[in-house]
Amino acid sequence: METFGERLHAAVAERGPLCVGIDPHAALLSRWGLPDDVSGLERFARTVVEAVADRVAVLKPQSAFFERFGSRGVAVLESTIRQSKEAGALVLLDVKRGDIGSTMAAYADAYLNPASTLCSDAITVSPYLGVGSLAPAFESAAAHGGGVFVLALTSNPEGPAVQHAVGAGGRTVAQTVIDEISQVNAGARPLGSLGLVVGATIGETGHDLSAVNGPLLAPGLGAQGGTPDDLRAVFGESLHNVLPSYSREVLSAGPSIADLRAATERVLDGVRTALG
Ligand SMILES: O=c1ccn([C@@H]2O[C@H](COP(=O)(O)O)[C@@H](O)[C@H]2O)c(=O)[nH]1
Repeated sequence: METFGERLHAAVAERGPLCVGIDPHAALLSRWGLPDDVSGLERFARTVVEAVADRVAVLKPQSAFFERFGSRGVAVLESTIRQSKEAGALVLLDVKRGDIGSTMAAYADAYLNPASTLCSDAITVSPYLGVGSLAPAFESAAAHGGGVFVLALTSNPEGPAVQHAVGAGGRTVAQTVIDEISQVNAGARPLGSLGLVVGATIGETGHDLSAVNGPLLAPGLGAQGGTPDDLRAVFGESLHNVLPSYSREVLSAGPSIADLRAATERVLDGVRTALG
């Protein structure tokens, strides 16, 4: 069985280092001339998939924007995941789960077990109940060839108050997360299946990402103010493992398929230049 790290490495080599987020904000539905209901959600997600799923390495549906429509929204999420995979994109479900023991195992079953209709190639998780509490997700990912992206240094301005806090050993909370994930990924080739989320907006923070040996998802580009030129300061020598992620910057070009594709090309050109 191919690991997520292997599949991601191959997808980026073939399609380029880009993740496009599917974030059906109410404001975007309105901008696209769609109603803020399940039919608008369905049309929006289907259009994004049709426009870019056959050309980007990774699509990242934001679960919250589907869940807000209840079970019918989750049904649209299921179709979006399936259609994205059929078109050849890897699906990173941005669901930011985090819990303990059997509850975390149930989340892992929901999102990483192929028996589930929500099964994705990878998910995002929050480590703030302790990285060890995420073990069921890591085990499920290993068993099924999936990936897990752990929040480390997030793109929002509230993040540093928690993530830069220094613990008893003199390391920041974020560095502890980074180091624990690095240990699990050690030795994996070409890339480990555990990734980290590190925002493109955070600047140079002094955190050491050099041993991660896994993908570094970089949200915060475009609408949140981050630019491809910011990536070098944030990631330094780890630039080669960065997976830049754009949502609104691309989505606001819709609903025209041609315009969505052009926006995707434009941001991909920008990040290719920055990543070298
Ligand atoms: O630190 C983080 C972690 C996740 N996100 C998510 O990424 C997208 C960003 O959307 P944009 O429209 O490109 O700003 C969104 O789904 C966030 O929940 C993040 O922004 N920062």
